Amino acid sequence: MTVIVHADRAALVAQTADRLVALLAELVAAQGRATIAVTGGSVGIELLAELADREVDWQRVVVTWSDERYVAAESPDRNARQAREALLDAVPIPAANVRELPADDGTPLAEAATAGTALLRELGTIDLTLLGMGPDAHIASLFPGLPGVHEPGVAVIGVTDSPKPPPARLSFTVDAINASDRVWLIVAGADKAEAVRLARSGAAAETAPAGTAAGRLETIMLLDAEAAALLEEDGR
Ligand SMILES: O=C(O)[C@H](O)[C@@H](O)[C@H](O)[C@H](O)COP(=O)(O)O
Repeated sequence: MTVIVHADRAALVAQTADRLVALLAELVAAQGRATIAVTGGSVGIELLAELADREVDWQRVVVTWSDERYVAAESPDRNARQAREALLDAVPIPAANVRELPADDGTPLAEAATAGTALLRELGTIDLTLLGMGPDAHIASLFPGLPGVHEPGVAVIGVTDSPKPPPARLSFTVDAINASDRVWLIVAGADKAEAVRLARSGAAAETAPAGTAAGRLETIMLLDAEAAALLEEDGR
């Protein structure tokens, strides 16, 4: 895992947006399209907002989510709604290219998770999975001690007791995250410093799910200086 430290949160968001714009251009030029899984959380949404006025060939970008809150489609808690308000409604991305994980329409969570797994299978290779990280070293909706951190053979799981509200969620499993070509964790704030240290320490997946993230081609932890504060220079 490569660690890149930025001066502050604003620099982290702006420079990660630059990095993402460059990757999207590279992928579109090389393979005609780019498939990315975006994330929720404050930093994840700030990153999306930062992309709104950048030069991206949105016609060739497919967007899905590495996790989603299992609430009604119009709920302000939906990562997809927040992403549409921050970015997707402002750019010419075809509606068919925006592939949301299921919203709660009364379908049991387990069935929604199965549909999420089918969506992921249909999308094929995810070129980049973006992740935030909680102060407990959770990624997506994979929380320490909860089942599903390692759910073999399943791409999307249902989570019913998320300690981060709302409690019901859909999430990529570790296997699904690590089937992505690239995984970028974007983490800011002093409250994340201990989780960053733990994730970099080789702690078990059940203790620090963030430490298990490993893209097939690339894994980068993108930090601001506050989140990196407990890393030894050589741990970066
Ligand atoms: O749906 C979610 O809540 C997110 O996917 C979650 O994994 C988030 O990325 C982290 O909790 C970090 O959130 P912050 O960036 O707001 O700290």
